[in-house]
Amino acid sequence: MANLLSDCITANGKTVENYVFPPERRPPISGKADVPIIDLQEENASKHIMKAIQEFGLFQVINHGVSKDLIDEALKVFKEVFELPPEEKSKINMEEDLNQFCRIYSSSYNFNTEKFHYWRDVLKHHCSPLEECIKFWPQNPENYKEIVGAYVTELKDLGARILECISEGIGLEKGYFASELSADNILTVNHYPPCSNPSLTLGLTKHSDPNLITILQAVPLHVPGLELFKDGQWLSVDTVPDAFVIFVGNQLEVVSNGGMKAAVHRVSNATEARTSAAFFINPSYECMVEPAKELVQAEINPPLFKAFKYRDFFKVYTGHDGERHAILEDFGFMIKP
Ligand SMILES: O=C(O)CCC(=O)C(=O)O
Ligand SMILES: [Fe+2]
Repeated sequence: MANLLSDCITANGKTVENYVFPPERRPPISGKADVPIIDLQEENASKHIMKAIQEFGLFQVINHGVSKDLIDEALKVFKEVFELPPEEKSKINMEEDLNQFCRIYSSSYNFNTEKFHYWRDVLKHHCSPLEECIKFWPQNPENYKEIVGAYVTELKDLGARILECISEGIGLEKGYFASELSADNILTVNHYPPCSNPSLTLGLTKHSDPNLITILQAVPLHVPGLELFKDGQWLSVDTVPDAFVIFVGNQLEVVSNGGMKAAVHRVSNATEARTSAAFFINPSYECMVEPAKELVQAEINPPLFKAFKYRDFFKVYTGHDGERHAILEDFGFMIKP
C-alpha cells in the first residue's frame, strides 16, 4: 500500500511523482455554478429540490436541522485524522479488500494499477448498522467514534427527509426509498493536502457518484475544490456556511428511469489543504435496482435500464476506472463524453 500523501508531505515537504494529469484530463473551469440554496423548512422545498435537480443534478440545503456545533466538531475531527502522526494513521486498517469496514488510503482503490494518482488521501468506512461498524472506526482521535457516530446518525435522518421530498417530487409514495434502496451508508473523508502546483493535479477526476444521493460538506469554505460539469463546461461550486451539498447519484437516475441525471463533478486542488466529508446513501449490496414500476409504461415510457444487483454495479464502478463509461453504458447509462 502506498504511503499517504499527508505522511509524505510531513516527511519530506515535497510532492510525489505520477500526480501530473495530462492536460486533456484537466480542462480549465469556465466560471461559477449558481447552485440553488434550498431552505428545507420551506413549504415548497420539494418543488425547489426537483427544479434544482433538473437543472444541476445537485443543490445546497440550509435549515436542515443538523446542529452547527455537531457539524463543526465533526469537520474538526475529520481534519485531525490526517494530522495524526504516520504511526497512528497506520493503525487504521489499510487493507485492499472492498468489504473492509474501515480503510485509509491514498488516491483511489486502484492506486497500484492507475497511471496517474489523485492528490488526495481518503478515510472510508461503513456506517450502517452503526453498532457493528463503529468497532472498526479509528481509535484516534479519541472522540472520533462519539462525534462521528452522532454526525452520521443526523445525516441518515437528513437523507431520509430529502429522499421523501424527492419521492414526492417524482410521483412515488413518500416512503419509497426507505427500503433496501437506502440501507447502506458509507462515509468518505477526502483530505486534499496543500499542492504547490494545483493546475497540474486533480483531487478527483470527472465522475458521478454510484449511489442514490450523497450529502457533502467541506472545509475551509474559502478553499475552492468542487467543480460541476454542466452544458459542456466545468464550473466551480461555492457553498454557503453550514449548508450541505446534495448530489444525485447513479441509482436515483435508474429508479427515476432517467428522469433525474446524476451530477457529473470533479475536485481540483489548491495551495491550501481542504477536507471534505461525503456521506453516501447506497442500496445494500444485495438490493436489486431497477426503474420504479410506477414510472414505467410499456409503450410511452419503457424502462431505460435493466435490473441489476447493486453489488455487481459497484464492482464495475470501482474496478475499471479508465473504462468506466463503456461499462456503465452496458448497464443502460447514456454517458456523454
Ligand atoms: O471533495 C469534494 O468536494 C467532492 C468529493 C466527491 O466528489 C466524492 O467523494 O465522491
Ligand atoms: Fe463525488
